Amino acid sequence: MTGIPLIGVLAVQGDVREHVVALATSGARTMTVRRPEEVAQVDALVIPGGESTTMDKLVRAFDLQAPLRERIAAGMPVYGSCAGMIMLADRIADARPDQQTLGGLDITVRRNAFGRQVDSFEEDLHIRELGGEPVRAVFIRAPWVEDAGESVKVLARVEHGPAAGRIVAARQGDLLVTSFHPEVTGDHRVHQFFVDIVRQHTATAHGATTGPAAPDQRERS
Ligand SMILES: NC(=O)CC[C@H](N)C(=O)O
Repeated sequence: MTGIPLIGVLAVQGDVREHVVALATSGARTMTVRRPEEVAQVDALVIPGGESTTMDKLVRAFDLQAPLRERIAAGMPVYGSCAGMIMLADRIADARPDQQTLGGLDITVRRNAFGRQVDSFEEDLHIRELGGEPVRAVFIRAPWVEDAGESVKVLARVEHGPAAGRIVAARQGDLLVTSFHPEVTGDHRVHQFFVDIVRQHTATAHGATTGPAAPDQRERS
């Protein structure tokens, strides 16, 4: 009815290609976004993992900050993974001096929160919205959500170890964030979940607000 959504992947820095593949196998069209005029062309955006301080500098150097902030404020769906989560946070607990974010999500994130000695680790997370099977979450110098406002829905918390209880996936409206990297595991349920958010957003924006949301047509495995 509303066609196949076109989802951009912010491509100034980070693991862009893996997200393009994950989105393409989840029923979206994709394009990379690195120019201001490309921001206007997409229905939604993914901000990949990478290094948030570098990403912030490049976003500003490429004149992307203002157009991205405008579209986020106007309700564009965005999914941010790891550094992308930091970019979508309204507040950073331990920002580098002069580090800025795009903002939009009423959360405070802590960068490299799990400590230097645990640079990366993996854990199975149970995320109700993604069905019964746990999600293998890969954390790479990951942030966590230190605190979240009332309109933020927590989707996942660390389940084991010293960081148990820390928030690592959340949603506010059509903004979705994960501390971990679902694009590297071959399990694309997080991307499918985001594509569904984008589909519903687009359907609503086109005036299909009466009646229940269109049922998901795709087969899931
Ligand atoms: N894998 C990642 O995206 C790491 C994030 C990085 N530690 C940062 O602060 O931006």
